Amino acid sequence: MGLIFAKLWSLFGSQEHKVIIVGLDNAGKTTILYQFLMNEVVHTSPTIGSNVEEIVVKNTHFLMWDIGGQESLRSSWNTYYSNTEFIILVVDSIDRERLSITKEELYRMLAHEDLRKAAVLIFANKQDMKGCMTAAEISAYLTLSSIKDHPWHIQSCCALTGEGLCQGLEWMTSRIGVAKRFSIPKAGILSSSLNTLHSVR
Ligand SMILES: Nc1nc2c(ncn2[C@@H]2O[C@H](COP(=O)(O)OP(=O)(O)OP(=O)(O)O)[C@@H](O)[C@H]2O)c(=O)[nH]1
Ligand SMILES: [Mg+2]
Repeated sequence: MGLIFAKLWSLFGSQEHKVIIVGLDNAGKTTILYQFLMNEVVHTSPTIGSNVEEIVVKNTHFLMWDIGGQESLRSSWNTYYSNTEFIILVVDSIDRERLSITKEELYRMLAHEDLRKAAVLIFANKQDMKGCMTAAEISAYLTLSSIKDHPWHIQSCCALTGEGLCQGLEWMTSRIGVAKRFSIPKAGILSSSLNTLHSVR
């Protein structure tokens, strides 16, 4: 009886899904978290440790951990990994010099045992900045198409205006729908392939 109730409970989307928001310092993680929560731009200072907020999207509850991205803090990101369903990786699209560091951090995370079931949403943030990299350029540099064991999606956005953020959340909620329905969704050019989505379930 208890098991049936638990299954029904999860089917109706009342459980909480753990999300970690990671990326280098100054990428815009905290700005994104509070855009999700309040629909406005807050004044931020570099995060020491983390911020955590519950975000509800169409009856789906996400517990989002925004983790400080400074170099000295990155070695402790792994203390947040257990039970994570989604990684949101925020990239500062103007910061070409440090994209290689983001790439290293991404692949280190994907290799971590505690994140083996996690789906990855990459936000190509700061699209309002002149000369910024496009989502397609970032996708190519990060060789996202080589990722076969995690569902992933890249979304361009601007945390200051909120543009692109809803689309990212929609992808996340659609992934939860996929897991529940056990069906294969359509994959876009900037998402992991059908094969990938199929093989990770
Ligand atoms: N132009 C522009 N600036 C942005 C955007 N998103 C965030 N910022 C700015 O970037 C700076 C850093 O933003 P934060 O959200 O504090 O960055 P963070 O990733 O949380 O940084 P850490 O906490 O140090 O890891 C702030 O001045 C933000 O206002 C954006 O889309 N466009
Ligand atoms: Mg922060």
